[in-house]
Amino acid sequence: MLAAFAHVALALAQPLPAGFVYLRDIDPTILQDMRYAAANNFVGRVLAGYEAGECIVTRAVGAALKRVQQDLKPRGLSLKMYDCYRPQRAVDDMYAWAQDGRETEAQRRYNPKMRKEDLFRRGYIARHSGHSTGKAVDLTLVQLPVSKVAPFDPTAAYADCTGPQSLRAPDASVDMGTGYDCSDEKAHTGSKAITPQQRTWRETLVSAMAKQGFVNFRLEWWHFSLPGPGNAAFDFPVAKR
Ligand SMILES: C[C@@H](N)C(=O)N[C@H](C)C(=O)O
Ligand SMILES: [Zn+2]
Repeated sequence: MLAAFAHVALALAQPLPAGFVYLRDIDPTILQDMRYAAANNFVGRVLAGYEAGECIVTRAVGAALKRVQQDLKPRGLSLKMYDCYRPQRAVDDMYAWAQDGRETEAQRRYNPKMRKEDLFRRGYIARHSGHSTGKAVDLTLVQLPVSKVAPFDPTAAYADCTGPQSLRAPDASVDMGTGYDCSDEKAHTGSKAITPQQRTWRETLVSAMAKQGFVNFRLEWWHFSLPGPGNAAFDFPVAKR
């Protein structure tokens, strides 16, 4: 009987395409807070193709992230992933959302000074995203041990993503000067509108990532990609590991 169930479970678990790995299998100490697999994101719901909150990356990206984590650990820091491989259908979902003409207060927390229909044109979201190749990641730093924070409350009136960290949606990460996915000049990695401590955190992240070959995207302090072969976009779902 048990053997029969195991057989069914195995039949349901789809293997990843060649070259892709679950980050948890490469380094289970890297924290994961996969925002597009839940409601705590700029769309306010799970995005198409995210069936599980799992970080999937190319094998090369996974190995490089593991080296970054090993470098950070003696400094009492950990990486925390927000997004990894992103199915093309999720990009299409973001695009449809940006064009739907509706904008709620909660969504404006992520783009307080611009309209969502402008986010693709301004470069904050890509129609052909490096995430869909498995070579781009969104991430931040967390001080260890991880501090306890209240769970995300979709009905709460949090400050917008450029506000003080204590008033923004809870995150348990270091204060980078804005929240994740903040479409605003303050989130540009080189922004002058942040404190010296926030600047130090951004520099710590960028230099730890750069040591392993990652390149930061200048409009978003959290977005990095690893240059290398293989630029095809994939559309397999992010499924349970
Ligand atoms: C949407 C944001 N998290 C992001 O990843 N932006 C870049 C530009 C992308 O969509 O590839
Ligand atoms: Zn990104």
